[in-house]
Amino acid sequence: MSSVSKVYGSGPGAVTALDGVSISLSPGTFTAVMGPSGSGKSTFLQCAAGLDRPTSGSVRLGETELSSLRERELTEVRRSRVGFVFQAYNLVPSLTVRQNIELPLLLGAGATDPGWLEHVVATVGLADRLDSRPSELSGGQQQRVAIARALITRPDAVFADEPTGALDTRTARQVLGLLRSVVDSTRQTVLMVTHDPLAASFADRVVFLADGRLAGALEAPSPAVVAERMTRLGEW
Ligand SMILES: Nc1ncnc2c1ncn2[C@@H]1O[C@H](COP(=O)(O)OP(=O)(O)OP(=O)(O)O)[C@@H](O)[C@H]1O
Repeated sequence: MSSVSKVYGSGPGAVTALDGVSISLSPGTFTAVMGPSGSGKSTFLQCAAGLDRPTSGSVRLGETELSSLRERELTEVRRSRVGFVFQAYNLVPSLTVRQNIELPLLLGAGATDPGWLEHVVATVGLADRLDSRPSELSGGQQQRVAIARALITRPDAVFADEPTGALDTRTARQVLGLLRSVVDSTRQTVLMVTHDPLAASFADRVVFLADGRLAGALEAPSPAVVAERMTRLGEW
């Protein structure tokens, strides 16, 4: 994205959530976004993913310039070219695990490729739970279903907003290890917003936001160095 700004509201009450952010994510890499509360992380993710339109600036996904797309085309991009993972798993309770994973395809993103489905299901370790309902699964398992659902369309990028926010430390590590292995084994591009230095350490790179602006980056981040940098950025 290039010179992206996002202003909510207008007049004296307007809030500048992003202020001229330029960044590019290399394909096949795992990037974490950190910053104090209100620094613009979620807004950044939503603009990068085409869930929200910036007030100014340009966002490109692969070769596609998102700002020039009509609403219908943008919906199509969201459906078939990006995957999402949220803190709340957002699974459909009445559907089985298999149906939840295939949901983007059922909603029109394309036909199921049985080989890819099998690969994704095996990667997230759910082959023996395909006929279960989400309520029969643990939180970590439910998040793994959500990750499989995000991968099923072979998206250009997966966007994750606090994907381990609702999980205990051990389960969180498993889910983060899964995201890491997905990046390594399928060259998937992942962008993850997190507050947690340990979660960020699974990424190749951490970018920091403060007051809607980029405030530095760390390559091959260790939890201790990330924590130290966050302390210097202010509150958590
Ligand atoms: N829909 C909205 N309408 C008005 N202001 C908004 C809206 N969404 C976000 N903001 C404001 O934009 C700024 C950035 O919000 P954002 O949610 O991107 O920050 P964040 O870094 O993700 O915060 P947190 O870590 O607390 O989730 C904040 O000041 C927030 O109040």
